[in-house]
Parts: sequence; structure tokens; C-alpha cells
Amino acid sequence: MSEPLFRVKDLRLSLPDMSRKKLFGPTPRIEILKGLTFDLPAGEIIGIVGESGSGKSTLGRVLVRLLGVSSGQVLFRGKDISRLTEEQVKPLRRDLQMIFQDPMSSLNPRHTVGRIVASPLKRYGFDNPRRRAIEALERVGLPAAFAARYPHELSGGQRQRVGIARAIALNPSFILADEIVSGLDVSSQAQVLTLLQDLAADMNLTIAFISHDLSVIRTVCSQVIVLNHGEIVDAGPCDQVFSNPQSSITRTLIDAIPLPEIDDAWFDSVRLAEA
Ligand SMILES: Nc1ncnc2c1ncn2[C@@H]1O[C@H](COP(=O)(O)OP(=O)(O)OP(=O)(O)O)[C@@H](O)[C@H]1O
Repeated sequence: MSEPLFRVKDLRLSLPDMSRKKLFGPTPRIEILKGLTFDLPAGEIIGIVGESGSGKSTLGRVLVRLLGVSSGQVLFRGKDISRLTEEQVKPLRRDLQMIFQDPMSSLNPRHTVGRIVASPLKRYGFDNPRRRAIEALERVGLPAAFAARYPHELSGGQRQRVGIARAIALNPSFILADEIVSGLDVSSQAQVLTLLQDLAADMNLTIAFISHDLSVIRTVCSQVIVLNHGEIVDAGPCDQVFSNPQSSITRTLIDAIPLPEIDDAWFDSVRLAEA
């Protein structure tokens, strides 16, 4: 097996707890990530799941180096990136991309889709940013003509594709996708999830896919990490974790997965079986 893209060792992170800020003296700190150790294999989609407040987004921000750590190591391609200065992180920024939950607030409403996708390409000095932007739009299933549209003219699913196009145009090796389908209807969700799987396979992309919804994780991810109060309570290949969860937290999340929709066809099949 190839070297994992990320190796995380005993990662701890505490932040000032603003709810307990004092008038004098240091603000007490709250430990948010409590000694996480895991690998992210290259070219796979790894789910990070857990209840609200379990630390999923904080962990994601550490991986894309928006946050440092208090202790431990975050090895990216074998190099510890957890304590780099902002200047030292700069060369990594293109390689570590992020897709946001709410594309309406992450896409500039006054810019065309073409400009939104082309601007980071220009910033990173790519040749032919406009051509590359159009190629990226086509890669996510949006026709070239969409380059002239504005975000408000698109559906939620199309906007999320623009966010994906903006990230993949930079040819990154890692994408953090934080709750990116939770605002979409079921059919747009399915399309975006299929797209992510195709991209991961075609571009050898590693994607950390954060969701509070295990049914979505099960659809799209090969591996899963289950967080609870800043600790890993289950981790491994999805089918293994789903069929043999080690933690009662995971079992509760699995039990919360809704059954497949019972529709008219289901009732018809029951009626036929009973006849
Ligand atoms: N900057 C911060 N300062 C202090 N506490 C924070 C900070 N950021 C997050 N937290 C706390 O850390 C915990 C984990 O937050 P985080 O957003 O990572 O959880 P999450 O699993 O992504 O939750 P959600 O599903 O609701 O987005 C929460 O209790 C949150 O209040």
C-alpha cells in the first residue's frame, strides 16, 4: 500500500474558551481535539462523522492548515505541517483545498462563475486561467456557457458544482468537503456525491468528507472516522465500521439512519406477495 497522504499522530488542540473569558488573567482553554491518531490514504474519500460539536470542522481546519495544533503531529507527505508559519504554509495552500457548506456565501455574488473559478488560478500563476476554468466547469458537469452566469442564477446543486470546480481547477491533492450536501435536495445530493467519487478516482484526490449523516458517508466514503467529544471512537473501512461498530456512539448514529423510502412500488410488491 502506498504512503498515506496524511499521518496524524496524537493531535491535540485547545482553544481559548470565550464563554469563560475573565476580565483579568488568561482565558481558560478548552480541549477540542484530544489525542487523535489516524492516516488518510491517498486517492480515497474518508468520512469524518459525529454529532454536532464533536470536533469535525475543527479537525478539518487543522488538515487544511487553517488551524495549528497544541501538540502532536500532522504529517502531510511525510512532513509535519502543524507548526509551519503562515509564510511556510503558503506553498501548500494550492494543494490543500476546501469546499464550503453554503456556496451562496462562499461565491462572490457580483462575480460571474467564470471569474470565480478563474481568480484563484490567476492568483497561483496558472497559464490560461479562463480556459482552465471552463475545463473545470465542464469536468463538474456544467456547460461552458455557465461561465457567464452569476451565482444567484444557479440552483443549489449547480452552485455547489461551481465550488467544486474552483477547488479542482487548482489540481490539489487534498480537498476538505465540510457538510457540502446537507443543504441540497436528495437528487442533487446524489449527483454531487457521484461527482466526488469520479473526481477522487480520476484525479487521485484525497477527500475528507465531513458529515453528521452516516447514510451519506456510507454512500460515498471508503473509510470513516467517528468523532465524539474530540476523540476517535471508531475508525476503519466503512463496511467494517458499519457491520461491526466498536462504540455505542457509532451504533446510535447507525440506528439513526432512516430506512430507505417506502414508496408505492414497495406497497405494490407487498400486495403482490400477499396475494
Ligand atoms: N474558536 C473556538 N473557540 C472555542 N471553542 C471552539 C472554537 N471552535 C469550535 N469550538 C468548540 O469546539 C467544539 C467542536 O466544534 P466543531 O465546530 O469542530 O464541531 P463539529 O463536530 O464540526 O460541529 P457541527 O456539526 O455543529 O459543525 C464545539 O464544542 C465548539 O463550541
